[in-house]
Amino acid sequence: MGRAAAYFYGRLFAEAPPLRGMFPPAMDVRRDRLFGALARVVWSLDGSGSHDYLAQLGRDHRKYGVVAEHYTAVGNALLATMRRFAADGWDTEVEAAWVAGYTAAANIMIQAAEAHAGPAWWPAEVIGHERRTPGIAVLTLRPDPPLEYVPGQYIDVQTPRWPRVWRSYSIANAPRPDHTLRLHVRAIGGGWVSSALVMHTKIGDTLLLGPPVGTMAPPADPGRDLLCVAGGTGLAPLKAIVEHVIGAGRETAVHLLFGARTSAELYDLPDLIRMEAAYPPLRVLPVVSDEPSYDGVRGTPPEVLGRFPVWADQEIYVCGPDAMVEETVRRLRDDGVPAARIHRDAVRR
Ligand SMILES: NC(=O)C1=CN([C@@H]2O[C@H](COP(=O)(O)OP(=O)(O)OC[C@H]3O[C@@H](n4cnc5c(N)ncnc54)[C@H](O)[C@@H]3O)[C@@H](O)[C@H]2O)C=CC1
Repeated sequence: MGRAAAYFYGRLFAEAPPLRGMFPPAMDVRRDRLFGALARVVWSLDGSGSHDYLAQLGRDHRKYGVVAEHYTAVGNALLATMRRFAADGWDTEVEAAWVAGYTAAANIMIQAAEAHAGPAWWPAEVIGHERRTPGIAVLTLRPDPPLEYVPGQYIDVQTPRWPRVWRSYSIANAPRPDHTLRLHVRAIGGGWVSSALVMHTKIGDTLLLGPPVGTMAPPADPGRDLLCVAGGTGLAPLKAIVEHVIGAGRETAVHLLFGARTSAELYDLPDLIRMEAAYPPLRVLPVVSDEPSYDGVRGTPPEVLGRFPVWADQEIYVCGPDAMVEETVRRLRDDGVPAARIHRDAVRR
């Protein structure tokens, strides 16, 4: 992957030098991200359910300044890379099929981008910045023009400190009349953009936001109760969904399990307790996994979930570290919860 990606970018910038300006000065930051997305495009050319993904990718790439001609340069560089790194099975027939598939995929992306009338990106003023722990901040942003989204979706964010580097964060609130958005950001281990957002961003700064993406959305069946299982800052999209459900005014019962490693990391608990007080059908259960002296419920979210009777009737949302999400979903499935009632985001980062 490393050598193939380096070869691909070498070819791409040789063929179309102006494209170099669309990438971060330090290429390793985004290199594997774009190459990973392209790899997914290439392997999804069997047409199975890839149309929506490609259309979204095309719309999303407008924020990089991508236009139709660039797809030819990318296609040529990818083809050269495939020829060089593919195993023995690569021949003229495979190549012809691949070119046809890439052209079809590029056309979907180009058409989706051209058909999309909204902005490619939004400037957003930072109007709130709360350091909840040394490594976690909650930012409040005001995009102008307003950015419309579905609770549960996420956006790419760029800070002036790292031009052309985008990182994804979930929007942590349901749409508000004043169009402000909240982000929950953890700096530690989170890379350059997260560190800049937590440590070096102030009220009055301007960030750039990409279009909202992601498939997580509030329940289609408003009659069902809700179970949300959040790990760390994975709370963000679930809080947006809970706010939306509360706002719908149907008195839906909601259980929100909020897991952290230590009690100090329960960074949004005061706010969740306020929500609980204002909306009695909401039950917030904080759980802590790595602090033996904690006198509340201890364990990881999937462990704690296993201590309850089966969650047979709820619509279930899970978000957090990948391993936590996998383990939670596995346990729920083992308990007989149908896959269709378990929601997690399919495409991320
Ligand atoms: N900031 C955001 O907007 C969003 C973040 N995320 C993801 O959520 C995650 C949050 O990470 P942190 O806050 O650093 O979480 P963390 O590492 O502090 O852990 C949070 C919770 O997950 C549990 N956990 C961790 N590893 C586990 C495992 N292997 N098995 C079972 N439970 C486990 C912990 O016990 C704790 O309860 C990140 O992976 C992030 O990518 C997802 C969506 C949105």
